[in-house]
Amino acid sequence: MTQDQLKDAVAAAAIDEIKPWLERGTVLGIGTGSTANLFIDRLAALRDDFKGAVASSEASAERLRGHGIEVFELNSVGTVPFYIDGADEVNAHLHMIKGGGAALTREKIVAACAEKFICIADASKKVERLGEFPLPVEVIPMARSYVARELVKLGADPVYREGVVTDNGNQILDCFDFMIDDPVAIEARINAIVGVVTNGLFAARGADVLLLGGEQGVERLPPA
Ligand SMILES: O=C(CO)[C@H](O)[C@H](O)COP(=O)(O)O
Repeated sequence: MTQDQLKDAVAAAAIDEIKPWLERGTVLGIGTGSTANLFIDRLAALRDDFKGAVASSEASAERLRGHGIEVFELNSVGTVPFYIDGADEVNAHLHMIKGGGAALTREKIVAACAEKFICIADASKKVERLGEFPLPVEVIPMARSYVARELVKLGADPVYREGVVTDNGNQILDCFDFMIDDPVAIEARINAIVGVVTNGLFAARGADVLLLGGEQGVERLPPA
């Protein structure tokens, strides 16, 4: 199977996971990226069974609207029962690195307001230790050099993602060569640097369910 087929298999599994819980008033939290896009495309068939969605990026909001799914402001919704999103890396504790698509801050905000975070990923995303994928850090533009120097002190090799402006008007530093042994501690340590908006470690609030697509089918962690 191709990686896209594995991504579509987990998108389908996520639909099966949430479908029994959908009600007319349900507003879902929706992530960003190619796996989330496949989920959005499948969600379109159910659009009359729930109220709408909160999106973690302008791109996902546009795709949802394109399918006739109403998009709500998070402030008007409060909490969402499910947040469904992909990941760049995920470990056995369901800690993740996210933000390859530069949407990490809004993803973290919507995830924080979700009762259940369902991570959907193909098997290539599962790792023993987080950090081979460069960890994204969203920074206020005027703080970029300062934050980069502080990240070097933590052992990372930060590289400015040139030309990328986040939906919040900020910039991204990608931390290369950063092997992360204690994701909860590193997440908090980076977030404490002045000028950091947030970083792509989702460890303090990891996923609750991982749907992982491999050649043998979709594995659910924890098992149902
Ligand atoms: O965090 C993200 C975007 O900011 C994505 O979830 C992550 O990059 C995975 O993307 P894809 O589903 O395309 O592999």
